[in-house]
Amino acid sequence: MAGCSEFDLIDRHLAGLGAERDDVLLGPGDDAAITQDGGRPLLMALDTLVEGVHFPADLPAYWVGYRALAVNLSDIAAMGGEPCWALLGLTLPAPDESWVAQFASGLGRLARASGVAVIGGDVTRGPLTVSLQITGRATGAPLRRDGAHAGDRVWLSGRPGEAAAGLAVWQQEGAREQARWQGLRQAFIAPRPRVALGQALVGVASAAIDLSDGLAADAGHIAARSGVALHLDPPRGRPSARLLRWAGEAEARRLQLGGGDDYELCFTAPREADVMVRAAARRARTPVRCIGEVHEGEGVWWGGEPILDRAAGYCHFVS
Ligand SMILES: Nc1ncnc2c1ncn2[C@@H]1O[C@H](COP(=O)(O)OP(=O)(O)O)[C@@H](O)[C@H]1O
Ligand SMILES: Cc1ncc(C[n+]2csc(CCOP(=O)(O)OP(=O)(O)O)c2C)c(N)n1
Ligand SMILES: [Mg+2]
Repeated sequence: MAGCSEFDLIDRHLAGLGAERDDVLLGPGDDAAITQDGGRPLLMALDTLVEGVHFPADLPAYWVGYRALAVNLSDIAAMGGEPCWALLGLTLPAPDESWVAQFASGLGRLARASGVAVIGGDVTRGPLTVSLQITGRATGAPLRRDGAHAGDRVWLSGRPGEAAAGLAVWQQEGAREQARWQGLRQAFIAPRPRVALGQALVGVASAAIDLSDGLAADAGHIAARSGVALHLDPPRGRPSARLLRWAGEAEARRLQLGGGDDYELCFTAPREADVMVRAAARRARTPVRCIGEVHEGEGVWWGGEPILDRAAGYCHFVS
């Protein structure tokens, strides 16, 4: 099975391990699992950051800490939840106290701002790796990947593609260019998880996902889980002006569809909910735009053409 993706490994060997419990409302396959023990359902997710894989080795510790929480908040956002508690697993090559202090400062600041208590974890020696488990509360019926219907519209927050460009700026450009493309760089370093938008969309959106691997691949998860096709419209999904300036038309499209690291929300909602979607976005002070429609069928379509190349999205074990 050399060359299989992380999704193959999960589907074939890891999903559904252990006891069957009737307090598990949703297991593997969505942005977070849903469990219930009286009260409101709980949302649980875990994401790991590995140095050199998820962030460049020269990223300041402050931003490593910030990102470790931000990417997990994004999963709770995609379910429309309220983030509450986190457990932190930290693997360090050496006990570098000033690095850990900076890391803690970045993580702690975002945790306070988002109302999350870090209630435990684990510290070990090894290659620099940060694993964070987050638990949130549902604020209503959680947004899931499997609720899109033919006839719904497809919506997108923010400016996907900018973060992948920002990583390239960080890695390739000299000091002058770094300053010139500061906005793109910031999109990678400090993603803004869309927690307020997710919550505002509860009861409005029919399905949602956060974008970590790239718009094409992640929209593909909504399509697959909902049993529908997502038809995206290139003019409405136009990349931002600064991304177009930095990358040019073709590369901007590639970054937008397959760059990853965006931590924006892609969601669907019935046509009749247009006004409510716009009101939710205003309440959450988050820019959103309609970029397409849900049809019967399968897969993600771009300007009438199917996006067949799943490798367009980030995949850990496919180069
Ligand atoms: N080791 C594992 N065991 C069980 N389920 C897993 C494992 N790793 C990932 N999953 C599940 O597979 C789904 C896809 O994972 P992933 O692509 O990491 O999602 P996300 O982009 O939301 O972080 C998620 O529902 C996740 O919980
Ligand atoms: C140094 C470096 N190289 C490449 C990338 C690009 N990258 C790495 S992982 C990833 C996808 C998101 O990570 P994953 O572990 O798949 O997150 P999940 O989908 O589980 O939320 C991307 C776009 C990066 N962030 N940093
Ligand atoms: Mg994950």
